[in-house]
Amino acid sequence: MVQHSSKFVSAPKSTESPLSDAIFDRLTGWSALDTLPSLKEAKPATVWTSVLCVIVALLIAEQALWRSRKRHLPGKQWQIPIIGQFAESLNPTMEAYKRSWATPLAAVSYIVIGSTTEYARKILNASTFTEPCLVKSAKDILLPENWVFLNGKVHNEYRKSLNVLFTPKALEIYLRVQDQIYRQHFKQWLADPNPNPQPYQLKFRDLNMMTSLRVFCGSYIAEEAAQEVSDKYWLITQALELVNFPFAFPGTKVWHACRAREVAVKHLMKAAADSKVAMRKGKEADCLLDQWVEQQIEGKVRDFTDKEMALVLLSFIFASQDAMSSSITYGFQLLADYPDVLAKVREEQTRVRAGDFESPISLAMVEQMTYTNAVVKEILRYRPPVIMVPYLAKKDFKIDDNYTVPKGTMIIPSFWNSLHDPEVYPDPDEFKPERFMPGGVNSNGMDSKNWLVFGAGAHRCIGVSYVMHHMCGVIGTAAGLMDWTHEVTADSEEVKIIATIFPKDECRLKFTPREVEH
Ligand code: HEM
Repeated sequence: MVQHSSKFVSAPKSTESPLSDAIFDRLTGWSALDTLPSLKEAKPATVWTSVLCVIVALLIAEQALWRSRKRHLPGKQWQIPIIGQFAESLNPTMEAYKRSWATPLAAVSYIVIGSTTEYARKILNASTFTEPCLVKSAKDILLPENWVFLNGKVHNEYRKSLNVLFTPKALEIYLRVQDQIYRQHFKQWLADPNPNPQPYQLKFRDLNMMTSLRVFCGSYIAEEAAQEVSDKYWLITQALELVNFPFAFPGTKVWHACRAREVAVKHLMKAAADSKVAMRKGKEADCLLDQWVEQQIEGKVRDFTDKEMALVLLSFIFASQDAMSSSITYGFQLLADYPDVLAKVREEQTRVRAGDFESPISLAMVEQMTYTNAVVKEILRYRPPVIMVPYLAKKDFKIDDNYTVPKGTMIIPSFWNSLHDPEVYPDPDEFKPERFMPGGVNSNGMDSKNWLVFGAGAHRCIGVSYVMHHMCGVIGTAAGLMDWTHEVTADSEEVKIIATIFPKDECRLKFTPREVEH
């Protein structure tokens, strides 16, 4: 969600929290001035002096309020006024984040950050006290009625009815679609006449976007419409950045994103309506919409309107796009940098597919790809796409004996330390897929407490199996069909944070057809 962003829920809900609302009202001074009718008759100079005094008083009150909330937690005593909550996010760096993860519980820019597995799990699992929170613009863009804004019992109920979209039968259908799409993209990469490595991050984004659209909508969405949704979706990603003007005034990023959403929802609703017609005529399900309609026709889930279905698809794209792009980018980079790992992936792929890389893969094959699965897990551990997910304390939340997170405070579980804990993952900064192989240190799910790549609790990622299949399929098939070289630059190991994480140089690769030895 994270995105995204930082995932799916990618950012502080600054102006929505009671704390921020109160501060915002008071800092803008409207409510304060309304309560001072005598100011209306005063001379301009007196008015300005009074206004200034009110502002200074409110700024001091803001700092004092924060210090009383922060109590003994490590972190700066003074914050940048008003925009403090966003200040650290203007130019986020891994170094700054790592500093904030150095203590188990810290206070940074009006936000409380929990950096150990214990605190992260507590935050994610305390659904009575905490809930995911989004940037203010998210409701404008994804629409307030979107299920991603649900919490508690009603969220659980809604989510249960979506589980039918990720059954083994459904995942098998998706795998066939995924296979077709990534092969088309491989052909385009191989056809690039430029002999030099090029940045591939955005090309990986295209691959993921097209795969999602075809898996979700099959052929109900025309080629041009799919391209339009993919292009426009970029406007949505930009408007959900951490720091953005939050109101949808014409010309702003949020306004453009709302227009983009209108286009996307129009196409997605039409796809849902077309699927209903086709499935009622007895068509065989070949995409997620069909699978969903089939379950509705059979009475296994309630009927969903075209708009509800479109908004669920929108939420899936929103929740997955950046994270999938991050993991595929690091997947290709790491396999190029670790040729011994790539060689083992190839060996396994050749065995599982009996040397036939032209035929599509099946679920049974993916299940036999023990080493490729271990590689995918290690990619996700070593470079977790979602490093943290913002939550909000909806009540006073006693996180341990010494600290209660006050109601209205943003509280962020961060995952990096859990996934790089040397006690659980020896040599955590080394890329070692073998740790997840049978007999390896992390086989048998011994690390399951620390495995927070997909979050935990009621909002844990719904797309986990789909992600694992997609990554095994893309990486495994690419390994069989192509060679690729990685131009290592000074920035390849530097991490750029655009909600999720990417190599700073955008992963410069050159693909060539694989010379297979017979
Ligand atoms: C590498 C890829 C992905 C990663 C790392 C990832 C990670 C996450 C994380 C960390 C969360 C928040 C969990 C929490 O709050 O405990 C989340 C939520 C979610 N993800 Fe994913 N995700 C990925 C791909 C996907 C895909 C492909 C889909 C859809 C098909 C998806 C759909 C969702 C949804 C709908 C939620 C919100 C669930 C809820 O609120 O009940 N994600 N994901």
